[in-house]
Amino acid sequence: MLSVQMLGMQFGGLKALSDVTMDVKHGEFVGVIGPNGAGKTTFFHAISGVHVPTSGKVLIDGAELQGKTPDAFCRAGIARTFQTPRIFGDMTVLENVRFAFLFGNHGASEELINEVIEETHIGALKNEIAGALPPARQRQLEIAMALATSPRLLLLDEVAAGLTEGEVEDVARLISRLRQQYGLTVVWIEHAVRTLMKTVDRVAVLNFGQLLADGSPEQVAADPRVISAYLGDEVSE
Ligand SMILES: Nc1ncnc2c1ncn2[C@@H]1O[C@H](COP(=O)(O)OP(=O)(O)OP(=O)(O)O)[C@@H](O)[C@H]1O
Repeated sequence: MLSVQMLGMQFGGLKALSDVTMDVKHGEFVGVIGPNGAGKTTFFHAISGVHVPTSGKVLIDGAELQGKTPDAFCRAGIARTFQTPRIFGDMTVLENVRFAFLFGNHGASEELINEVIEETHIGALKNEIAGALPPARQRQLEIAMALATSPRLLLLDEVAAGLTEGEVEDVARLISRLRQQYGLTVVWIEHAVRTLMKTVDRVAVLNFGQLLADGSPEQVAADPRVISAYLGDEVSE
């Protein structure tokens, strides 16, 4: 469904992405890992319309989207979360999800809004002010807001950052269940490598803006280039 071809992103003299080529099939669950500054978030920015890539193509079901605005990516069925949750801190959980439905151009039916809130396990918090929620709940809210746009492809940027080990496992289970339930294709950037590796079908490794490896979690974990560039010193979750 997603085809990224020779994607490049340059910031002045810095090549944040160089010739990244990757295909993601319908229904696949792909993890993206790599050291700090490897270009993971830039990759998401370039495949969700936040950045216009310097070179290369981004296709969804064969349609070229590079250079289009974020709402065009949204209409094509792509939703994403951000490293720092982009929720409206002074609005309630319910109001945030209602807003996300409107952004996705779907009528804000209270039934659907409530379904998404329940499915992301924040039903009991729906009248709470979002900015006052603990980090794990804010992550769940951001996932709910992404789901509210009725995506086919969900891009998750470090939704487990700052969470406890138990919460990281919970969020991984939540994503897996939502993926099944809504028939989603998911690409998940995460530093919590151990959890990610046992959750996804496939892992792509970025290093210095290049795709260093792309394969099953077992293949990637055993790849000497990945071990030396990243996994060797990446033991924390
Ligand atoms: N808007 C920008 N302008 C200039 N340089 C940028 C910009 N965005 C990212 N960079 C640089 O591009 C490189 C890749 O950054 P990016 O945030 O994509 O890495 P990352 O793999 O997501 O890192 P982390 O794991 O720390 O989040 C870094 O050197 C970063 O400083």
